[in-house]
Amino acid sequence: MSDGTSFPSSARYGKDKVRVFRVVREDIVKLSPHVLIPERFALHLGTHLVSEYPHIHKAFVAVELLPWSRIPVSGDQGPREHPHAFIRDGDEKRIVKVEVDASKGKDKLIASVTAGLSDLLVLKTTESALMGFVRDKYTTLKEIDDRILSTSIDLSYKFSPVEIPKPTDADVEQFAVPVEITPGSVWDTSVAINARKMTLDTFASDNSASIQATLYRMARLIIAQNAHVQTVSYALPNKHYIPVDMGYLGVENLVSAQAEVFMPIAAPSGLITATVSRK
Ligand SMILES: O=c1[nH]c(=O)c2[nH]c(=O)[nH]c2[nH]1
Repeated sequence: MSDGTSFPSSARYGKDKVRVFRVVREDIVKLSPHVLIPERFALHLGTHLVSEYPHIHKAFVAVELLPWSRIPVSGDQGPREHPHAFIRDGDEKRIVKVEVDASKGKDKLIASVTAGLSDLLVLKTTESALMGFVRDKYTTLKEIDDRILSTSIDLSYKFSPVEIPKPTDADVEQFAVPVEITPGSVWDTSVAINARKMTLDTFASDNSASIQATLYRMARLIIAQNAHVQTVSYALPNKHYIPVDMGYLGVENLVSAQAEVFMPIAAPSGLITATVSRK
């Protein structure tokens, strides 16, 4: 994509330039010039549906963008990206959900857009702790000053509602993107890139007091840097890595500063979720 992520980038068709979509309305994929920008594509499709059909007053569109990139191969002139072979590296997805609301009139379209990402798996080997939490008579959890921190990040941010101009052409296919793009608005394609970057930067560089504390820092940054983002939500499962007891070998591996061998465990694990809203 033009936004710097590694998605198939061609705007033209051809054997080397195929786009793979699973959609309800195939025709709009070929017709929309906005197909590679999920927020705009979803707004275009929703706007068309409420404008075309008198009995439809709200359209809900959900788009997932999957990170396929070209396979790097060697060629006569050195390494190159293969023109028509792709690799999908990881489960991360870009997520967009749009509601186009025509219930106040077909010429008063209001859209709500929520965007974000899911299944972004991360891990850091130190600079993560969980100390000084509230204890009661049922608490068995031990304090830990140094641990592996791993999670699969789900992030969504909701923009303030936007007015969408009514299409004026006979086929109601027209969809106008504003000429001036307001920074931090739903039209600004850098919001998604920066939200991902701020999330990863903060995960890596924060000396984490808890998942909750790191989550709050990430969310605050996204709100602070995008004037039209109203709320930011994260869901962060705590993917535990437990030091293995190697005492039977005479090897100390349970003291956090010396632990080097860990076992990933699938359950039980906490799910830390929060929504941070602009005042
Ligand atoms: O950062 C954490 N927050 C928690 O709420 C929690 N609960 C838990 O068992 N481990 C952790 N870690």
